[in-house]
Amino acid sequence: MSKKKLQTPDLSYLNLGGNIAVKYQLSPTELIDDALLNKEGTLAASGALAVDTGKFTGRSPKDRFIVCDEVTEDQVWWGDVNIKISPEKFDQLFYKLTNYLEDKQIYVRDSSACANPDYDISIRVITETAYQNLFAHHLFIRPEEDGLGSTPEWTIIAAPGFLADPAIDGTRQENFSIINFTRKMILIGGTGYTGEIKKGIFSVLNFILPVNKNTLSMHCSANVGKNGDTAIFFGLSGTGKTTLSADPERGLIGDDEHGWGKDSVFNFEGGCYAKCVDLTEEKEPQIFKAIKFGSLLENINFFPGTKEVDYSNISKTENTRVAYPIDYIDNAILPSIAAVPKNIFFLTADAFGVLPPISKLNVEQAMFHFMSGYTAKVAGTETGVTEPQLTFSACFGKAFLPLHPSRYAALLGEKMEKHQVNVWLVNTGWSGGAYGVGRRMKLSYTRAMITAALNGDLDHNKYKQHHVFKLMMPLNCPGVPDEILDPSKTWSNQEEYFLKAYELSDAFKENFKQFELTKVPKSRHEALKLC
Ligand SMILES: Nc1ncnc2c1ncn2[C@@H]1O[C@H](COP(=O)(O)OP(=O)(O)OP(=O)(O)O)[C@@H](O)[C@H]1O
Ligand SMILES: O=C([O-])CC(=O)C(=O)O
Ligand SMILES: [Mn+2]
Repeated sequence: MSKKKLQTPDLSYLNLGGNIAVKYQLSPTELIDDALLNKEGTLAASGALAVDTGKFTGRSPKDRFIVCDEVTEDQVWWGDVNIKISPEKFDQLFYKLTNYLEDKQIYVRDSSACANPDYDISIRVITETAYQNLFAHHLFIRPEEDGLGSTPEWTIIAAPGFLADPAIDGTRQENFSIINFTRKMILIGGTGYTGEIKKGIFSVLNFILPVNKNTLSMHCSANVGKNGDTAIFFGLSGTGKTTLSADPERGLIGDDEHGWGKDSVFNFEGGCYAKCVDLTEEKEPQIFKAIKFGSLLENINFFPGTKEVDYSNISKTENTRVAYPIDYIDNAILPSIAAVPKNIFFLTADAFGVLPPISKLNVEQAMFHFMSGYTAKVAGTETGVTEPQLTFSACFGKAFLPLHPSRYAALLGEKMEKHQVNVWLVNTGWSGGAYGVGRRMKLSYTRAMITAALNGDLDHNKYKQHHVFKLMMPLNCPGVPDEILDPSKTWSNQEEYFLKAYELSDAFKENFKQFELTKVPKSRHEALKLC
């Protein structure tokens, strides 16, 4: 079938000038050809396009701004996560950025977000490079050809080569990512890291869905069993959302960003963005097989003299990544919608090595852990983080939340009340000692624990309560040695274990003080205080 040439849409609303060369809605193959021609990257032996994203190989949360105006002023939780910038500075940067692009070639792509049509928003992604446009093709939802070209709700412009002048433009440094809810635009400059593009729209949805639709947006992955039972996996970067949601026994809904509507869980995205560090076919077969012609590898290294990727080489960054459309995973569900969840997993990569590998939470504990959002930030995804750091990131995604965390926590609380949901805390981090002494939990054990929880194998199990965290730990679990289920048993020195456990527990309590409990029913306050 010959492909008809799509007409370039009207871009006059962007004032890009008459000299701009527009490449509209190129196919992945065309984008890959262009990327090679532009010397943006090379093809790996697997056929995937491998690029370097430049100075930035992770997001830069300190350079993420929201325009403060009448739409946002009273709604947004301003501070060091949501940094204010004025509409005037935005307009000035927009003018400079469009001038910068004026005599260049740009890639324009129309797409959308939200697999559930009740929430769908149209998005135009304009990029300076072909590989960024390939990323947009993979990560956003790919539209039918008819209906293409009309002016979208949201426009993203991403130009790695454009640098802001902090003294004049009101940015912190040359790179920036700015969201304007009134003009419905995201401007990204000075960085070629593609994560900024997806997390820009995620931040937008984290505002629109709760505010306009009373719908919970979530930094989580989701999959569904053969009986239609949905599981969602919350967790910060690197805790295992992508890895654990790719399960040959379950259909994949999505790996990172979802909404929980009235009667469904739905993916915001059309693809996955997986970490590649130490990837092997044996440990992560589905992800490994998704790396083929079409996929976009970022910041990897080849074995010398070859085009074979050395996934253990992280000399450019720990945060090596691959982006691919969701249907590169065999059992992906399209459109990516499922029933409301039966099981919720909170994933944490505990670098203290003191949290149990799996424990079952009551409603108060679930709210406590959701609001706490504990993990050790693993190196790479954010610039400047080079080894695991104790992190509390509310709702497991504070960096992407324009509203106060209590808004999301209240929505989750309501949903947990309404639907019978099992909530589990899973430590995908360290065991047998803290970071540096212990080891990362074996992936095969974590998978076995999750499978057991999903299959109901932990329902009639005996549990014991953790002395410090009060979490209920199963005494046994198919496929997992009993002795690792109680983390204290994996440490050679009990005193050291409990000292560390109390240290973490104190950090939890200290962090939780920031939350006023106004949005939480009074009946839960006492129980929450005991968490
Ligand atoms: N026990 C374990 N459970 C889960 N992942 C593990 C475990 N041990 C090691 N890992 C590794 O940790 C990483 C988890 O990364 P993953 O891509 O799943 O993160 P993510 O939660 O999807 O993060 P992001 O939001 O940044 O995409 C993978 O590289 C995986 O191989
Ligand atoms: O956004 C990124 O760059 C990758 C990601 O999913 C995260 O950090 O949560
Ligand atoms: Mn993520």
